[in-house]
Amino acid sequence: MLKGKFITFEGPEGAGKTTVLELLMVELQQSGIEAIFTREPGGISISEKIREVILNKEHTEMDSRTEALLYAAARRQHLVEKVIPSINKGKTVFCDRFIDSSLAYQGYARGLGIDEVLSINEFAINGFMPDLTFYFKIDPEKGLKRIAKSEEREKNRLDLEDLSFHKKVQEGYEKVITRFKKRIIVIDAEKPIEEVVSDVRDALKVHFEF
Ligand SMILES: Nc1ncnc2c1ncn2[C@@H]1O[C@H](COP(=O)(O)OP(=O)(O)OP(=O)(O)O)[C@@H](O)[C@H]1O
Ligand SMILES: Cc1cn([C@H]2C[C@H](O)[C@@H](COP(=O)(O)O)O2)c(=O)[nH]c1=O
Repeated sequence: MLKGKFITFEGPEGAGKTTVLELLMVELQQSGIEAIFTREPGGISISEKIREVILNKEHTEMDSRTEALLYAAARRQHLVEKVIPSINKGKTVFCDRFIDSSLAYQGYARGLGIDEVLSINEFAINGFMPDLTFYFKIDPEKGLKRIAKSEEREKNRLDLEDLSFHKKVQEGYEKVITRFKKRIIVIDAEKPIEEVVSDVRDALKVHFEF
């Protein structure tokens, strides 16, 4: 049953997570499935404020551990205020990024250590992990080119990191996928958008009846 599940979308910049989630959400709501779409960092007032602090282009002095702690704090508040109450009401929550982003970006690409970042996040999530995660696989350079072309998308502090950082994020995700292979489904995000949506829809049908 798809009811009351927690499903997360992960991947590098410009992989298409938000676009696919928006298209999927319309389909699910039309089929009468009670689903909500939210994002990290953000989704509720306090966490959106933390997002603004983390992603502000002027905050170049931000220490990596501070960054990791801010993501974890935003995650905690979003979970207790929005995600868990929605799931308890039987809604399915689709979240654009979650803990795996912290493991790949802060743990691996920033060099803090995947285990260390997992440990501070364990305190934040207190055992609450996704039922299923989609990893949108794309060459990071191609993803960055997509966001450079997008007129609506303003580049944030993390987008502005150099290509070597984004390549490390991808390597970090590969380690995370190996570690959590039962939970994470890899989607080829370089395909045309309709095919990506269809691949996600098919995988959801395999895992949950709806
Ligand atoms: N499969 C696709 N093929 C071509 N362009 C795509 C595809 N998916 C998304 N795009 C385009 O790429 C851009 C980035 O997409 P989107 O914002 O959905 O990515 P994202 O994974 O949410 O990125 P970020 O995590 O950086 O916010 C948008 O302009 C979108 O229209
Ligand atoms: C949750 C989370 C996110 N990030 C990074 C990944 C992106 O660069 C930004 C979020 O922007 P988006 O347009 O919403 O994808 O934040 C991170 O480094 N660590 C995290 O835990």
